[in-house]
Amino acid sequence: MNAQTNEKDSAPETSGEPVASAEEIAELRKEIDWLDSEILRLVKRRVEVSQTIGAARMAAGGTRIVYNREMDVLARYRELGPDGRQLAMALLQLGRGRLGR
Ligand SMILES: O=C(O)C(=O)C[C@]1(C(=O)O)C=C[C@@H](O)C=C1
Repeated sequence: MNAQTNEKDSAPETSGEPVASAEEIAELRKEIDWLDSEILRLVKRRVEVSQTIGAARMAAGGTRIVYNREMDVLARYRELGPDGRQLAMALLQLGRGRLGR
């Protein structure tokens, strides 16, 4: 940006004009509510699947964690940056429980 930049040149979200109407925002919020319920449903299913695998492995005398698989999960969320890492860690933790407990 230089000294000649004026209001008209600014990005829409900084021009003072709303980029979405109140109706659009209401619709978008409905979509967020739906997305959150889907994410929650999928996370719950992921926990179930992860616990089933973990229980079978431990019943067979295996380890509680599988390092390579956890690295694959972390890699999958890497595109989201540090927050993606936290999200992946939370998902892993939900499935196999907190380590060291
Ligand atoms: O893939 C497995 O073997 C699992 O037990 C699932 C899972 C996961 O939640 O992704 C959980 C614990 C392991 O350390 C690795 C991965």
